[in-house]
Amino acid sequence: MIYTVTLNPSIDYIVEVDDLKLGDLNRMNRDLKLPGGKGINVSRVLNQLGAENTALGFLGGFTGRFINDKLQEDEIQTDFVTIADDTRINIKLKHGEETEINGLGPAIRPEEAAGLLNKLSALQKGDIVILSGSVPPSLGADFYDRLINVCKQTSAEFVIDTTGPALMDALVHEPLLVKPNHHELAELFGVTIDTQEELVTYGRKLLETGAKHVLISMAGEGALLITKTDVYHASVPKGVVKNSVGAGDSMIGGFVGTFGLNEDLLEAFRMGVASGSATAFSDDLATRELIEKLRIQVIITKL
Ligand SMILES: Nc1ncnc2c1ncn2[C@@H]1O[C@H](COP(=O)(O)OP(=O)(O)OP(=O)(O)O)[C@@H](O)[C@H]1O
Ligand SMILES: O=P(O)(O)OC[C@@]1(O)O[C@H](CO)[C@@H](O)[C@@H]1O
Repeated sequence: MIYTVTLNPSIDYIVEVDDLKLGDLNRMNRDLKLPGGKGINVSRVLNQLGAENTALGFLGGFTGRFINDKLQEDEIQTDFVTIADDTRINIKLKHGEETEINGLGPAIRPEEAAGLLNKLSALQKGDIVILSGSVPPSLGADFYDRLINVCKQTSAEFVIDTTGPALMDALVHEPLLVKPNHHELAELFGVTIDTQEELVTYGRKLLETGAKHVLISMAGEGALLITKTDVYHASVPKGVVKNSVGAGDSMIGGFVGTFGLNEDLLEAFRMGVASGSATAFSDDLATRELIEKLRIQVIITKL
């Protein structure tokens, strides 16, 4: 079974204005409320692909109920810990460019945190746990460490999609997959990366530290898959970009959902890229129909 963990879910409130005037009254052309948070996005894409999964994490208040209802409507399995505080609302402002304002996240009480750890203690060998997104400050910076320890104790595989020290600390525990984008990879090592060779060099360092597979996404510029033995490049399909929010999560969903079937790495890479692009070309997240259509446009080359 695949599990996603979203410690800090959100309602993504997508607001479109023609011309943003700061310090003035702006009126929306269009708005949309979506269940959000990185792990929840991964679950929604896994669901499109027919990959059985359960979404875990913390949900609370009217915002939490909205998210839960939306996931139920899509028949996504959930097992969230209910918290007393309200789940956050993240603003995604489209005004020619995309400006995001993400909330810090609710207060999580110690007994609520313990509730999630307890749910994860039922994991089994063969399970894959996808840990994605920010950690609400009240949980403490080491909360991913605690979740990873439970994965190790239960012999479940884990994927981690976060940045900075939390990602670096996770590597020694041998995640099945990490997926920094090219900017995050450079930041992680405090360097500037200008060439594909440099991307591969730094991507390999993540493998040497413990990651089993490394995906490096470069938005519209393609993606790299680095394994212990090989490096592959994928082209990305061409299309009109409508929304980049959740493209990275969709890529993880496409990759893990496919890899979980028969461990076919290159097919997982292809589906990961197609899923990321299908989201980039949609108002909401990728649909199975568009993923399948884009899949055949992805060209993978061994470097
Ligand atoms: N402009 C684009 N054209 C085509 N595909 C895209 C584009 N932007 C993103 N994608 C697809 O989505 C994948 C992930 O994109 P990106 O590198 O932006 O990840 P990310 O930075 O983690 O995304 P996010 O915006 O969700 O944080 C890419 O590998 C690609 O398949
Ligand atoms: O604040 P975090 O947890 O880093 O990111 C949260 C978030 O921006 O990530 C998703 C897109 O990847 C959105 O659904 C959500 O609003």
